Amino acid sequence: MSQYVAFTEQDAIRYVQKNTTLFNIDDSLTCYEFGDGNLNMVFRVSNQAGQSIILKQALPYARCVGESWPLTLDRARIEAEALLAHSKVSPGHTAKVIAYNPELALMLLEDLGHMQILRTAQNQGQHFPLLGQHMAHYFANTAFYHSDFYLTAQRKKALVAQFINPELCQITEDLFLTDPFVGHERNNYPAELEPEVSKLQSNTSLRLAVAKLKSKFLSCPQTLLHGDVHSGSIFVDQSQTKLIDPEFAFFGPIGFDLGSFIGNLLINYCAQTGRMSDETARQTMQQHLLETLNITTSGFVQQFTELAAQHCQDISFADATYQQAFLQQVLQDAIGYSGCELIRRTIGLAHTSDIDTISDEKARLAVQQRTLVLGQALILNAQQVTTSAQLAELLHQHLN
Ligand SMILES: Nc1ncnc2c1ncn2[C@@H]1O[C@H](COP(=O)(O)OP(=O)(O)O)[C@@H](O)[C@H]1O
Ligand SMILES: CSC[C@H]1O[C@H](OP(=O)(O)O)[C@H](O)[C@@H]1O
Repeated sequence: MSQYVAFTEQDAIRYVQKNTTLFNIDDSLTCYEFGDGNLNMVFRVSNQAGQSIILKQALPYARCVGESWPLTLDRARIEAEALLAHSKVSPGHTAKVIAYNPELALMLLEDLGHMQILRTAQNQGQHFPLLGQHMAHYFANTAFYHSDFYLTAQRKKALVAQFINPELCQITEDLFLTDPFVGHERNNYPAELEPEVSKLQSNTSLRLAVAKLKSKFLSCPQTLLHGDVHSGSIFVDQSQTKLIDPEFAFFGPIGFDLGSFIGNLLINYCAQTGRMSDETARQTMQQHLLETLNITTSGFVQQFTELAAQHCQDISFADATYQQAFLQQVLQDAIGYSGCELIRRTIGLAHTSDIDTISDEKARLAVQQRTLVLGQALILNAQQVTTSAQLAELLHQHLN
């Protein structure tokens, strides 16, 4: 990485001028940095005609903390290569990578500024009727085509090696699967939540279930995951859904991505109670979120089942009964991980604006209490669920 230098806006302009054909030589280019994520720099370079391109660059540390939290630059290569791999099997559902440069830890991406970040849109109460269908396609295809059902053992191991991502995985192992359940100084929650947090952390059944989920995250390379499917990593409009930001990609348990997404839908569901004062609009939004969740989960199971029936390459995994049992376990894992996402976004280091921007303190606290109860119920009951209809029933019991 000797060539690496953290870019200024002028560097970004020079790089784009030299390395793309998007702009004419005499175009006057402008640039601004507008990254709002936890880790990286994101520049938008535009010409006077309004054409633009995104340059995303990793810093040698986590942006949200600073130089005291060093972080591998290799995450930029992983992110670009995961976007490319996923775009091959779920075309149209990832941001297009125009170029990437591992030495400079940067990539050039299509500008999706005409779309909206899902979290922002959901916080405003917007509906996206095709979201569930698109996410189901993305989850089923990215999971199936990078799994042992499809890849030869040799090819799969080569890909596992290509996507070894220990530093970013450790962030998830710590922030998602450890700190909230055992206590850590990085955790971040209001003092009023202390009774709920200490009850949660002393629940041995919960800790056991989370230990199993963490063990699976550490040691179950089932497929090439995005690794961080939260609603800040999804661009949407009424006709399209595109994922960004898979810098946490690695080979892990299939249920992790689906579970992260389900968790984010449920965070928004709970948050709407503190956000929307119009009860009819709130109920309509919450119903839409549950429909999206159902369409995603049932669509994922159905499409993975069809892919496995038609394209399974390994005779040992060709049996439909085996495939059904495998998918049941994936669904149970997803439910467990969704519960962890609800809990870690409430009391862990990294929160979400769905909850944190609720201005009324009492309403915010009530939402936080609800996400903690729901998260625990999902983790503790995951093993009882065998179909997406049963997941809908479990949610019905705990949300009403
Ligand atoms: N391809 C893109 N087009 C338009 N905006 C983008 C694009 N990629 C990222 N962004 C903007 O940059 C922000 C941060 O990007 P993200 O990839 O989430 O960064 P980080 O890795 O730091 O979390 C996004 O919330 C979005 O506003
Ligand atoms: C210190 S990283 C915290 C948190 O941030 C990541 O998300 P993003 O890069 O999209 O902001 C990831 O969810 C990590 O757990």
